[in-house]
Amino acid sequence: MGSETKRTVRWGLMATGGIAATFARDLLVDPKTRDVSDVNHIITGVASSSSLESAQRFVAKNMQDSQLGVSCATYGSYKELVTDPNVDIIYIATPHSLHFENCMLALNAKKAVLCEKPLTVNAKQAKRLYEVAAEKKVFFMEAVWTRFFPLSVRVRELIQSGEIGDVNRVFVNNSIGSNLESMDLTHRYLNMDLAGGALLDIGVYPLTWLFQTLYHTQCKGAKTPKPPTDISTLVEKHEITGADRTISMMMRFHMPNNSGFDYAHGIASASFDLPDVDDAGGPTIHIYGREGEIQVWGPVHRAQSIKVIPAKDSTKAYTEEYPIPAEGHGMFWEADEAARRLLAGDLQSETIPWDESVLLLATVDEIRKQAEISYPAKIETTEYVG
Ligand SMILES: NC(=O)C1=CN([C@@H]2O[C@H](COP(=O)(O)OP(=O)(O)OC[C@H]3O[C@@H](n4cnc5c(N)ncnc54)[C@H](OP(=O)(O)O)[C@@H]3O)[C@@H](O)[C@H]2O)C=CC1
Ligand SMILES: O=C1OC[C@@H](O)[C@H](O)[C@H]1O
Repeated sequence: MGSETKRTVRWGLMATGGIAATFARDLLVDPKTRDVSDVNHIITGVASSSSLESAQRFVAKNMQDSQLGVSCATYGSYKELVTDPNVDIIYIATPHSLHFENCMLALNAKKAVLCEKPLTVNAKQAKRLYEVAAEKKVFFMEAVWTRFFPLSVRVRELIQSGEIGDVNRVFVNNSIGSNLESMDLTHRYLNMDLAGGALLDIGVYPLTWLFQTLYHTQCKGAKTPKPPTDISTLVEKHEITGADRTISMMMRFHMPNNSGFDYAHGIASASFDLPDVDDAGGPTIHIYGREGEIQVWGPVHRAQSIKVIPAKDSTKAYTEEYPIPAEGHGMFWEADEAARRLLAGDLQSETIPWDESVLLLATVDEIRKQAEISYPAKIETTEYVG
């Protein structure tokens, strides 16, 4: 990276809620603190659907000190943001139910997009968005930040280099210890009009881990992998709203590039209720190969250490730490990737290609069918009226 010229990407933020604030603060962390010298980020637009004042408050609270004299436009509507010529890429941070229409708004205005997870409520919507991005020739990426952590990159490398041999089973536990009983029923975790529930909110992380260890790594091999099969699901739902609160999923992945058994079992669970597990609590992900195990420690969306245990000699186990620098949250790595791809003129990122996002959502569709999780027709639609 050292010899490339640093180039600046101008971001527009759509929405002013919790994750938009975290993302804004990460964007403005000096890239040098994570050894990045080829890209830089500034925020040139912030839009709130509630009011112009809300966008102004957001800028005052989250950005003022770190913008180094760069001015940021504020808008009281998303429509104004997508036509701002000083914005190169839009980060969409609205509830999941709105991702489809918000992405359509931006893509139709020929703006590049980084959209929060889950990309959409169902696979059909994701597919439609990618068609539009291709038609308009604009960069588009699902903001699955976990995939861009150096820790995730390292785990994928270890699998592909054969460090633990053929992988045949992966367990993932994502639990965030929320007190649902104290929550308002309109909260996005519980509200079916906002596509609430554990599967779409935190279940996509365990699925991301299954896909990045058992599918993505196989895509780099000589033979092409097939989608997971034999999916089965268990679910517990909120007594009043029907949002899923704990969901467990099991599926078979086909491992065409394994040298021995050409299957792997992916077993994943997500729970709003069960307690969060930090590093002291033990591994949250176990990746089992014929010659060893990789354990990932800490919350699965932002884990910071791994332990590799050779099967033949566990005294040779080693750990690696991947702390998040500069007191950041860890969202800057996905922003760096989006910026690089945008500047390179690419339409998608190889780390989370469009077809893999769609496949993951098709898996979610099947899990939802089995768990009988349904949302209002108006948020499942692929119709966009503009
Ligand atoms: N990557 C990660 O770690 C995380 C990702 N997320 C994802 O980000 C998205 C947003 O989550 P989060 O920031 O926690 O949510 P918040 O409720 O905190 O913020 C959502 C924002 O969306 C805007 N909005 C527009 N229409 C609506 C509506 N009808 N109801 C509620 N909000 C609306 C509002 O901003 P305004 O009024 O300014 O338009 C609101 O502040 C979700 O899809 C979630 O999955 C969430 C947390 C962590
Ligand atoms: O993406 C997420 O990760 C952390 C959770 O607390 C949050 O609700 C979710 O949206």
